[in-house]
Amino acid sequence: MPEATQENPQLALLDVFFPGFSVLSTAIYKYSKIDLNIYFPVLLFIGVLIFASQYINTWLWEMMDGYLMSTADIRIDDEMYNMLMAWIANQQFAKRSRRFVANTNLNSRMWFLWREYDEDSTEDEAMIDFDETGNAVSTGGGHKKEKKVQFTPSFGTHYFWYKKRLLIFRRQQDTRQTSWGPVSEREEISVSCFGRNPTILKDLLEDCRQDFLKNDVNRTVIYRGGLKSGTSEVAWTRCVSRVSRPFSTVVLDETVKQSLLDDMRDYLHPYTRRWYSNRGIPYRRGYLLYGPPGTGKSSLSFAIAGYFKLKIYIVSLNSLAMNEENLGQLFSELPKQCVVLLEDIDTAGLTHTRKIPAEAEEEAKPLVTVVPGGSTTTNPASPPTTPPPGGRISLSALLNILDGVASQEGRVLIMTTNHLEKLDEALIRPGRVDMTIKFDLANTQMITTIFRSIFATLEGDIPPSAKPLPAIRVPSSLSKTETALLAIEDEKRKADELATFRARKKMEEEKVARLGEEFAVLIPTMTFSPAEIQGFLLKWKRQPEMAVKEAASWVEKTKSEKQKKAKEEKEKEEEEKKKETSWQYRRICSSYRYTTVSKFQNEFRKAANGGEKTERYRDCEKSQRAVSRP
Ligand SMILES: Nc1ncnc2c1ncn2[C@@H]1O[C@H](COP(=O)(O)OP(=O)(O)OP(=O)(O)O)[C@@H](O)[C@H]1O
Repeated sequence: MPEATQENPQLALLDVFFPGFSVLSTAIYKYSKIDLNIYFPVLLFIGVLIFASQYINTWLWEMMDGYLMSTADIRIDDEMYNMLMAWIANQQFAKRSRRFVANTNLNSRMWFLWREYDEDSTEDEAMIDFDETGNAVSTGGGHKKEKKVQFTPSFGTHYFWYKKRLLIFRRQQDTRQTSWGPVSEREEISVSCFGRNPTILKDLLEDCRQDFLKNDVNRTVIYRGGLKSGTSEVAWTRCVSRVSRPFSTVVLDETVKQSLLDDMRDYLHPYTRRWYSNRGIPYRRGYLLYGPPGTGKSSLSFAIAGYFKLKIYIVSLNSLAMNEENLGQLFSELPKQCVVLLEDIDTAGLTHTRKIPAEAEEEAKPLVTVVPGGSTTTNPASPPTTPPPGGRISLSALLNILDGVASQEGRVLIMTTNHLEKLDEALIRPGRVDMTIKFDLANTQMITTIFRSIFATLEGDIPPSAKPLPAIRVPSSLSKTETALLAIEDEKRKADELATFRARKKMEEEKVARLGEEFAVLIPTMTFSPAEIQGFLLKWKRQPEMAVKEAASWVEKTKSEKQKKAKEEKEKEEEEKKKETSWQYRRICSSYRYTTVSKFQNEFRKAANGGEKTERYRDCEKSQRAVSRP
C-alpha cells in the first residue's frame, strides 16, 4: 500500500479546495492508519461543487439583478440620501438589525447636505436648565432635545417588507472613491425589488420624501447655490430650515406690507400663470427692497417666503464660483414656485453701467498709445483687457439670466440693496423689478412697535421664575361628596388663577404700552435702524423699566460712536480718493511715455483731480495703459 504523504499530487489538489487537507490526512494516516485517499473522488466533487457554487451564486444574482429585479441607486451627494436614511431608521428591520451603525445624525456627510440634527426639533424645548443662582445645570436626560441615537443597518444586504412586497436595502462601501475622503462619505446605498416594474420603489422613495418634508411644515427651507464639494458642478443645497417668521413681526408701514401681500397673492394665484401666458408675458415677478442696513429687508424676504410656504433660494453673486454659466445653471434648476433672494446686489460688482457692445469692443482692442503729432502706435506688448476679476458676474450676463429661457417661470425674485442709486437702471426696470419697497431708519411709531413686540408677553413665553402650582392630591379615603367638593374647589382655584393672570397680563400690557411711549420720546426719530434698537432692547429683555432708564445714555454713546466711525470712514475714503487720483495720473502719464510727461504735468494733474479735461487728456484716457496699482 503506498504511503499517504504530502507528495501525493491528489492530496495537493484537494489542498486547493480545503486548505491544510494534506497535512490533516497525513496525520490521520500516521495515527489511525485511515487512508483518506480512497475518498478522493468524493472530496474532489464536493470541493469543485463548493467552488463552482460561489461563482454560480454570484452569476445567478447578477443575472437576476440585471433581468428580473429593479433597483434605485441613491447618491450620497443627493438629498434623497437623507430622506431614505431617515425613513430606514424608523423601520423595524433597521431596529432589529444585529450589525448596525449608531447615528446621532442620519444626514449625508457631504458638507452641502449636512444638517444639524437639532434643526428639526421644535424650539420651545429648552436645552439647558438654570438653578436659582443662575448657573447652568444638566437636564439629566429629561429633555427631549438631547441628541437621540438612531440605528441604521450596517454594510451588507438587508431584506424588508414594504406594502406586502419584499424589498432589498443594500449598503456598500464605495470602492471607486478615492481613499482620502472620510469613511462615512465612501458608501453607496440602493433599494431593489423583485420584478421589472420599479413602481414600488418610486412609491417608497416618495413616501420617504413626504415623511421627511413633514418636518418642514411651518418652516422656511433655505437653499444656497454653490459648488458641490470637490467638483466644479454647481447645485442648490439645502442649508437650514427655520421656523417661519410671522409676517406681522416685521415692522413696516402696514399699507406697504398689505400691498406686497396682495401683489404676491395675486401673482401666485393658479389662474395668473395662464393670464400671463395668454398675453405672452413671462410669468415672473421681481421685488427690490432697499434701505440702510438692519432695517428688515432680509427679514421681510424670509417672512414672505414663510407666509406663502415657499422655499427660499439664496445666491451670492460675490462668490468666486459664480460665473455666467454657473448662475444660469442654478437658475435653470429652480423649482416652479420659489423665492430667489439676491442679497446686497450693489456689492456684487454689478454697479457699473451695462456696456454697450461698441464700448466693449473698444476695450477689447489692444492698447493704442497716442503720440503727439497725431500718429498712433499699437503696443504689441500691452496686455489685453483684463477679464472681470474672478467670479464676478457682469451685469449683462445677470440680465440675460434673469430674462433668459433658463430662468424658471413662476419664481419670485427679491433683490436687496443698501444703495439704490448705485444700481444700473436696466437691472431695476419694470419687468425685472415690479415693486420697490423702501426701508427706513426707525420713526417714532416703529420704535414703539419694536418696544412692544420685545416686551409683550406672548404665547409660549415662560418667565424664568414661573413655577407650576402643585396639583391638589386627592386622598383615597375621601367620600364621593368630599371628592366632588374638592373638585369644585379646584375649579374655583383655577378660575381665580386665570382671572388673576388675565388682570396681571392687562396691567403688564398697559405698562409696556406706557413705557414704549416713554422710550420712543427718548430715541431720536430716523436715527437708528430697527436692528440697532432691537439690539439695545435685547440687553434688557425682561426689564422694560431699565431699557427706558438706560435709553438716553445709550443714544448718546451710540451717536458719538457712529460719528466717530463716520469720520474715520470719510478720512479713509478721502485717502482712497487721493490714491486713486495719483494712480489715474500715473496711468495717463504712462500712456504718454513717448513724450515728455513733465510738459503736460500740470494739465494732467488738474484733469485727474476733477478739473477741465483737455482733448489731449481725453485721448490719453481712451488709451490708458494698465499700470499696476500701488
Ligand atoms: N423692520 C423690522 N422689523 C422687525 N425686525 C427688524 C426690522 N429691521 C430689522 N429688524 C431686526 O434686525 C435684524 C437684522 O435685520 P435684517 O437682516 O432683516 O436687516 P437688513 O435690512 O436685511 O440688513 P442688511 O442690509 O445689513 O442685510 C433682524 O434680527 C431683525 O429681526
